[in-house]
Order: sequence, then structure tokens, then C-alpha cells
Amino acid sequence: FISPQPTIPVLGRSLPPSVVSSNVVHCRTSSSSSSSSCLRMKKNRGERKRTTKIMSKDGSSEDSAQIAAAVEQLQIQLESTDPSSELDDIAHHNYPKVILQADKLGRSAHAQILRILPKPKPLVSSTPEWKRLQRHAVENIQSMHLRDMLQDTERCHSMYAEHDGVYFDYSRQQATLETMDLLYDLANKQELMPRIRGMFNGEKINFTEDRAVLHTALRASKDQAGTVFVDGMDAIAEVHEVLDQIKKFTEAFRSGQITGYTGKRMRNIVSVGIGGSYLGPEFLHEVLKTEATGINSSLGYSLRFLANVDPVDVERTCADLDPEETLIIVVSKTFTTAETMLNARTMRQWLWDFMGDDIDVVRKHVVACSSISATENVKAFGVDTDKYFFRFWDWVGGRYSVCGAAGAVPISLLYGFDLFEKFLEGARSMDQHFLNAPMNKNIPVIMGLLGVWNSSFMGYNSRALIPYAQALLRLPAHIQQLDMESNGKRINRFGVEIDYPVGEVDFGEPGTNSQHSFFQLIHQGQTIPVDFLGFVQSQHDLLMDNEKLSSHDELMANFFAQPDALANGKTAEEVRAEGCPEELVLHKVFDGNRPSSSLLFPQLSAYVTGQILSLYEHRTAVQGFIWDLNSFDQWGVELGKKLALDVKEHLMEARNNEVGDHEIIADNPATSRIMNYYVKNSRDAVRGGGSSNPVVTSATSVTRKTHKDFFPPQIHDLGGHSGRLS
Ligand SMILES: O=P(O)(O)OC[C@H]1O[C@](O)(CO)[C@@H](O)[C@@H]1O
Repeated sequence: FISPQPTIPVLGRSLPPSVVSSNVVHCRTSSSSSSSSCLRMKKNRGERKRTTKIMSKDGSSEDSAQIAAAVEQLQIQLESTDPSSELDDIAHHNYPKVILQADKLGRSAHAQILRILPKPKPLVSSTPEWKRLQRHAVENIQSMHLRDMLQDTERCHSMYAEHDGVYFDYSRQQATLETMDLLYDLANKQELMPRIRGMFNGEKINFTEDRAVLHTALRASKDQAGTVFVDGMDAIAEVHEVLDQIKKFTEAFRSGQITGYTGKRMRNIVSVGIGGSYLGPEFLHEVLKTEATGINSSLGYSLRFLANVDPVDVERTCADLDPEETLIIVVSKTFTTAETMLNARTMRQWLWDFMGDDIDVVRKHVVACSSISATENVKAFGVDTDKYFFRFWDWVGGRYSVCGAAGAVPISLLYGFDLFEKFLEGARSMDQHFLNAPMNKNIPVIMGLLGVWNSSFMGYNSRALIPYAQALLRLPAHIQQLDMESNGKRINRFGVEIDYPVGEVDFGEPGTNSQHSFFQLIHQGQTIPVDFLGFVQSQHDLLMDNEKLSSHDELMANFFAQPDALANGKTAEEVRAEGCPEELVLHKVFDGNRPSSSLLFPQLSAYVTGQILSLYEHRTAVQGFIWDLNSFDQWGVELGKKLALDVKEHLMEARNNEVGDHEIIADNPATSRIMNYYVKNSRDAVRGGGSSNPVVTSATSVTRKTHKDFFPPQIHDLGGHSGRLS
């Protein structure tokens, strides 16, 4: 049962297998991994890198006697080890993985392992580096005003960074050069740069799901193939295989080689997906709509997104489309998400309603972008998995998937593959900067550290993202999901509840619209750190006759004015000097001292959009690393997905009974009452106007009615209407 090897080399020391908690069932050194129940314990110390694999015998808890014996042995070894030794450090380093493995072994092993493992590493909030920052915030920063800080020339010239056309000015943050040094100390303490490298190299940092986190591989260049492996898979080679497949498919689609079931060219694309399978592609689409190349390359095609399970979203998406000219893309990593799958079935039914119940309709009109592990589900749906299936992998999180098939397929079909490639190139440029630039010149690192500073030390728990570019109108929504789903956590990577605030409320709208919406609160209400995004050149500038400035200059005047207004504020004296009546003076005073950063980019292109995306993805990762979170799982949302299941059971039962025959008894009287009210009052509508027919099944008939009865195609060939019904 115990591996025959007498010792395991760990960090230059020969340790008996029992020393490493891996020996609970079975332990051996190894260089490759094949089983998903394998975990690696790695310690990177220059030349002394060793890898030890922990393998559960079969994941079962049957071997309790053996587990107990092994645990006891481990206990003895740990007790005889100097707690300050490297072994202790190894155990800390690998704590979450050991815990996860313990889980797989069963409850009793888990409990025993917890008891004997060294105590988890202290919370980052108890480190001297964290405490120094706390003191610094109280003793130095809180007595300073940004109005004065901005008069410090050296500070202003130091607090900016540039990379590949991106200009980042953080001089309007409530921070000094000393603050930045203290933040870099904290970053070093948290091994930020090694952990960033670990992410790029495919380490399984999403330990609760035992997955690597490799969205950066999605935009790596082909010549980087062979440098990143996940469970023996060459990640970058895989990525390029799929990109090549998408490129070929795009060319065939756009050249008319691929046609629909009735032989017509397809020119409408409907992308069905939710969350990360929707927000990223939609934000990118909005940018490219008005991008010079994008305008031309998309002529004759349309792209719409269907995300919400609200049937009205279906209606709004496809009411005026001709199904014969429409390609449906189902984007779902799991291919099980309830909303997406219902929408996918609805769209399939829509196709069948118009073209007949033939499986070939699905094979010709439905494409799937999904995880490789969902292949069987994709096939069962009727998709032609040889030609119309574009895979991604478990090591790409949904909210990080826009650079993979989730974004590549809809965007390339509409705009051509080349434009999508430019987006990847931009993201790659920022990735390389993030990986290689020193911390004090590294834009995503600085942005992340300032996020930590504002949230954990200055006490600001929300922040706004204001792009001065209408084409970025959906960027805030994407970043909102990206960040809030990533860092909205409460347990650190050592399995311990944290005692410091993490995860901001992210929101935003384009400037200047936002100024006329929620800026009142930002100026005179709460303090909310803001990111202002501006562009040197507009996608489409206008200079009207008799206007002194172009419309873009007008827009950018606000981009420059707002950060200073927030930082400087306006004193009572300044207000009085403007001749303000005394009774209004206080109303017109602005405290100022409100932090912001300004990011200036050349022009909103596909390339720059890639840079912006990468910037924000990495900001989120930096904050998660500093806070010791796993930024790559989302158990809160998973729970939400399951919660609706119970309610659906109740609804199904109620729908299958006559009024009054079935009373819903839910979790509590309030829920029971509101659900019964809903069922009673919606019964007639669901039954299609109170027919005596006891049960009408669901959405299909409603959808059919919507599209077939109200928007029937008058003639079969609708050519000439840009793929829309006349
Ligand atoms: O791509 P899927 O598997 O349909 O999941 C959709 C979305 O659901 C979430 O898990 C939660 O909203 C996101 O992370 C994900 O992007």
C-alpha cells in the first residue's frame, strides 16, 4: 500500500513518503500526470525544483484502516519536524491541494488530515506588510488631500506607466510613492510575480476544481506551441488547431460555400449563451460595429445575442429574422446551463417550425462552442460534431473565454477571422507586458495593487469604469462579471475565512452619459474610485461647420475634466468667489479627494480592445493573488443554478394539476404564498387563454405562436431583405 520507494526527494532533502501528506493512500514521485485525481505538489526554488505527485488510490473511502495508519505515520513525522523548516513551508504552500485531496479520500481522512496538517498560513491581513499599509493609510494618507498631492511634480511624473501605446496615469489615486513601495512589498510577500508565472505556465491554480487557468494560452502565438502543457496536452497547439478550424469555417461561411438547409446563404448569426459565454463576445461586437474594418467586413451580415431565458429576449432576437438564412451558435462551456439550453431548444424549434422537423436542419443551422467534456451533450442536441463543433477546455473559465471559440466563432463569422486575430494580438501584447515588466512599470499589476489599496485599506467597496467611447458601452458589464464573479469570495486559498474586505462592486457606463446619470453621487455622495478610459483618436470623428472643436475633442474635454474635478473638488471660498448666494454655498461645495486613474489609448481598434481585455483580466488576477483567493471558481453561482431546480419542481407539479388541487408548500410561508399567487394568476395565460385542455406544455407552443402566427414568411425566397423578414 505504501509506495516501495524508500524516500522522496523534496527540496533537496530525502523524506520518507509518510512525511508528505501525500502518503495517506499512495505516494510516489512522478514527472507526468494522467489521472484527474492526481495533484501535484510543486515548489519552485531555482535549481531545486521537485515535483511530487499525490495519488488517491481510487478516491474511495473504503481503506479507512489504512488511511488511519498512514495518517498516524504522517502525524509522527510532522511532529518530529521543526515547524519552521521547509517542510512546514511546503505543507502551507500546498495546503489547499492537500485539503482537496483529503476530500476525495473521504470524510474521515479529511478530518484526520486537517488535524495533523500544520495550521494554515496566517491570513495576509496579519502579515507585517499588510499592517504597515494599514498604518500608512491612517497615519499618512488620510490626512492628505489629492489637491495638494497633485502639486507634487516628482510624484505626478512618477505615477504613470506606458506600454505599446497604452498610457496609464495613476497620479490621482490617494497614494504616494511610499504607498506604492509598500504595495510592492506586499506583492513580494504574496509571491505575486511567481504566481503570475505559475498561471501562464499552466499550474492548477483553480484548485477547488483542480484546473489550470490558461486564458492567456488562447492568444499565445503559434510558435509558442510546446511550451505549456496541461495533463500532457500541449495547450497552445490545441488552441491553434481550433483557431485554424474556425478560420476555415469562417471562410466557407462567408464565401457562401456553407449554406442553410434550403440552400440559402446564411447571413444572420444568433449567438445563444449567458454570463461569460455572452458578455465578452457582446462587448467585442459592440466595439467592432463601428471600427473601420469591421464596418466593411460585416456588410450583409448581422449578429445578435440571446442570453436571457425571458421569452421576450427570444422574441426581440429573432422576430424579424428569416430562419433559412440564420445560423445559431450555442455557446456554453458545460452545455447544461438551464437558460442557454432552453434558449437553444427554442431556437431549434424555431428552425423546425419554418423548415420542418428534420435533424438536418439542426446539422446545417446550429453550431456549438463548448468544452470538450460536453461533446456527448452537443452530439445529442443534433449538432454535427465533426464540422460544426468548436471546442474549448476546462482550463478556460467562462468569463475568461472570449478569446476562445466563444468569441472567435461569432466575431469571425461576422467580421472575418483577420479582425479577430488582431484582437488576440492586442491581448497577447498586454499578456507579455504583464508577465515580463517589473512591478513598478507593470500596468495590470499597478492597477490590481491599487484595487487592493482602495478596497482593503481605504475602505472603498465599489468602483466605476467609465469609457469615453460609446462603442465600449458593454465593457463595464463584461468587467463587472469578470471581476465580481472572480473575487467575490470569503474563503482564502488555505480554506480559511478571511477578515478583510475583498471584491468591489463594479459598474459603469460610457462617458458622457454616465455624467448625467450617477456622477452626482460620485462627486458629492460616496467615494467611488473611477477608471477613466479615453482615446487619442475617435473611431469616427466629426467636425461640424462653425464648431470650434471636433465632437471627439468635446468628449475628451470631459475625460480630462472629470478626474481633476473629483480630485480637487471645490472649496467654499471658490464657490463664494463665483458669486454664489450664501445659502447655496454648502450645496455647491465639493470635498474632492476622490481617486481615479486615467487610461489613454490610441484609437479603439480590435487590437486595443484586446489590450483592454487583458488589462482587466489581469487586474482581477492580481487582486485575487494578493488577497489569497481562488479567482477562478464560482461556487456562489453554481449554487444559484441549483436553487431554481426546486422551484421548477414545484411549478411543474402545480401546472399539472387543476386550480386548487395542488398547493405549493415551499421553504417558508412567504415563498409558498407568492408562488401560489403566481401559479393561480398565470394559469390562464399558460393554457393559451383558458382552454379546457388541462395541460399545455410550455414555451414551445408559445414560441410557435409568436413566430409562426404573427410573422409568417409570405414567400419562400426572402432574398434581398438582408436576411430579415419583410
Ligand atoms: O458557458 P456555460 O457553461 O453555459 O456557463 C455560463 C456562465 O455561467 C457561469 O458559471 C455563472 O454565470 C459563468 O461563469 C459562465 O460563463
